[in-house]
Amino acid sequence: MTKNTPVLECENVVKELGKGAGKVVALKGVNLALAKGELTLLMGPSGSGKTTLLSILGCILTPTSGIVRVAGESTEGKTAEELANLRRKHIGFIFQSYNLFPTLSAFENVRIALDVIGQKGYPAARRAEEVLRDVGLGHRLRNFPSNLSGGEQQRVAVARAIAAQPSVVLADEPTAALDSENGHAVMALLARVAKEQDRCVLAVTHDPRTLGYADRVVRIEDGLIVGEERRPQGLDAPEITDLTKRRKANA
Ligand SMILES: Nc1ncnc2c1ncn2[C@@H]1O[C@H](COP(=O)(O)OP(=O)(O)OP(=O)(O)O)[C@@H](O)[C@H]1O
Repeated sequence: MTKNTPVLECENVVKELGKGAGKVVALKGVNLALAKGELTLLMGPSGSGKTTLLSILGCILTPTSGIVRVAGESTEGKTAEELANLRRKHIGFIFQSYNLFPTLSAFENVRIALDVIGQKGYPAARRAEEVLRDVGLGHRLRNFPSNLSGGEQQRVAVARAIAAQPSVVLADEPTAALDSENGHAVMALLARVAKEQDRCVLAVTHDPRTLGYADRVVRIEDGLIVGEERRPQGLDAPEITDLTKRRKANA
């Protein structure tokens, strides 16, 4: 993989869902290439195929036809286990509803994600702590999800997604359950995750508050990419600076 190879891409991806009379062509030939160091938003009306595309790029669903490449590696012909390995190695996921284990602390939620990929013991514990400090939660390591705000829970979810250093982070409506301040904080964090850590971050969203953080906005309608715009961003955006300050204060 050369420096300019897209870290995540799909070519002519078609996806049929359902059967018989209920069959829907959710994606009708999607081409998309995503680079490192960028936060891309995928926006479009309800039912346009956003979640289907995110699931295909994340190797959760396989396309009916077309090609997906993760870190330069084609997913074509791979078994479910090989796809799971590709996913574990390269992709971190963030969901609207955080999906944290309610009976585990913030620290344990992150550490268990490392455990699943074979990183155990002291190095994993140290990494879990480091990444939680990095998202501004150094003072909340032992808190359970029920004792964290929605924004803090989502930041634990971001920490969990990036703990194993994936080259790609996929987020499905990451701000939908958050109030304004927390929505901004999480988007600032995702922008930083993309830029400072040279990752490809793709977020499906309906939320107009997210626009100011994006490098690129891709629009999908009725299973097809219908347009995109570039939005030059810098780490000097006020919210990002604020978050960085807060993170340092929490460390
Ligand atoms: N399991 C399924 N069987 C049949 N059709 C499905 C299935 N899942 C989704 N669809 C259809 O595929 C199309 C794309 O759905 P998808 O969930 O990807 O859209 P979306 O843009 O994420 O929508 P939303 O913003 O409402 O979450 C829709 O028409 C949806 O009804």
